[in-house]
Amino acid sequence: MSALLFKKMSELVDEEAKGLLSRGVDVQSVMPAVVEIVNEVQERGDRALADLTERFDGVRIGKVRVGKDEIEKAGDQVPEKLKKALEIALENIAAFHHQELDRDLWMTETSPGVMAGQMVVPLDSVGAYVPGGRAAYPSSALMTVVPAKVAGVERVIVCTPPGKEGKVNPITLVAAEMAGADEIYRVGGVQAVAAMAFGTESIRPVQKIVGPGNIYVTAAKLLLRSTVEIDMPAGPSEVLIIADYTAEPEVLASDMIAQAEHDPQSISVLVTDDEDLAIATRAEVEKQAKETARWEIVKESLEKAAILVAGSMEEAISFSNSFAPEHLEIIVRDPMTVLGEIRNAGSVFLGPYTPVAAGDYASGTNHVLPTSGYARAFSGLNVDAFVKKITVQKISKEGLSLLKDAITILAEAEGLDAHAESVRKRLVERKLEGV
Ligand SMILES: NC(=O)c1ccc[n+]([C@@H]2O[C@H](COP(=O)([O-])OP(=O)(O)OC[C@H]3O[C@@H](n4cnc5c(N)ncnc54)[C@H](O)[C@@H]3O)[C@@H](O)[C@H]2O)c1
Ligand SMILES: N[C@H](CO)Cc1c[nH]c[nH+]1
Ligand SMILES: [Zn+2]
Repeated sequence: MSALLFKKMSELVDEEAKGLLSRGVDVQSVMPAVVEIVNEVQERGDRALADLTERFDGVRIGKVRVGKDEIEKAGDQVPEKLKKALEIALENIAAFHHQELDRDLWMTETSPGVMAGQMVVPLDSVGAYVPGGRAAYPSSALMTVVPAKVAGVERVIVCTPPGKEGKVNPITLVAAEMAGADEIYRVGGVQAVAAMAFGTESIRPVQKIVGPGNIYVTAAKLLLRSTVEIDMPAGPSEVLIIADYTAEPEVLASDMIAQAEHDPQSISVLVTDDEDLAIATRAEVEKQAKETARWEIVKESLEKAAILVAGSMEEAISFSNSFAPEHLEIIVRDPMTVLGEIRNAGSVFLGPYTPVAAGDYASGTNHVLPTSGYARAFSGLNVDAFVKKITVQKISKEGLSLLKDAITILAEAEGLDAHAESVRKRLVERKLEGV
């Protein structure tokens, strides 16, 4: 069994603390390889997609776009029980994201006669990256396509890696179709992100790329940010658990392993003020890790994991805020009090009956979340990612008269006389058409 870090926080040496905060993941280290792939796609379009898919996914693809017949066939292959589970998840995700929607247009009177407001307009086109390397992620199809459609995006395309036979995982196809995807493409990794950004013969470019992926996908999104908007860096999954004596070691260990099974670069951290709980959880992690089906991935991921004993709950919370985890579980006697102290996290799970897996699949919140500390500045995927907010104003002659001095004085102070003049011209003795 690999050695996860087990320490009192007061004994953490600088290197260990820094390693934890950086997750030992360096996106820049894969950048040269990512740049090469991106250039290839930009230069050679569909032919590059076929060559790169052969190189990285081990399969030669013909048509990049998944046809109606393949989607229909997937519908026949997926058992009813699974379709029902997708439907339940979809309904909850849609309900949650509908709740997030802003009003279409609002106006407020900021000064007499001055109406200022904002209208919400969906983006025209969005590309959803749905991971499918080590495992297929039909749930990510729901998490990306549903909020885009709730926001009113007209063209939502999905890119996901093909399996060994060159076909897309049928459950992913069913989920994408159910969620309302307009086009589905069998291409993954950096090449998919580049194709959605620049376009190829088969794929028209999109205005924004959303969705999670491994370190290569995340690096590609960051690299192409000047060409296409992205949601956030949503890379290898992570969890930080703040727990006290009320928590069960067995449950804590299972949550740590659930995160570790995503990716060798995933990270799981437990911070507790109870040393006995820490010791018992370490033993449970070791026991459960050996029983997991994805042992190879879990083993590597646990090399980065940590169980830390804090001197107090305040110290645990402060570490969590510095770490800024993608998922934060708070399993303590009074989770709401701890929640009040949380400054940085992608999504928070309160109490012993709220596993991260609930948000991963079916409680309704979005599972596309910032990793690697990006939760310090980024939000998880939500309806706002799919809209623009356009400000609107309408001012009466009286309203403009009232604002005249403020505007002209400020304009002249900036040396922009024409700005001041554009106000004065309207207020000379003349009647302008319109209301
Ligand atoms: N943060 C989130 O919101 C969130 C949500 C769900 C999943 N995830 C993460 O998504 C990831 C899924 O990863 P995955 O690998 O299973 O699927 P993936 O679809 O992200 O990546 C697979 C692709 O990676 C590319 N690739 C693999 N090795 C490469 C190499 N050496 N050079 C260049 N490209 C290479 C290939 O093109 C392949 O198609 C996991 O890390 C998981 O934790 C994150
Ligand atoms: N934990 C992932 C977010 O980091 C989402 C997911 C999808 N399927 C299972 N889990
Ligand atoms: Zn997960």
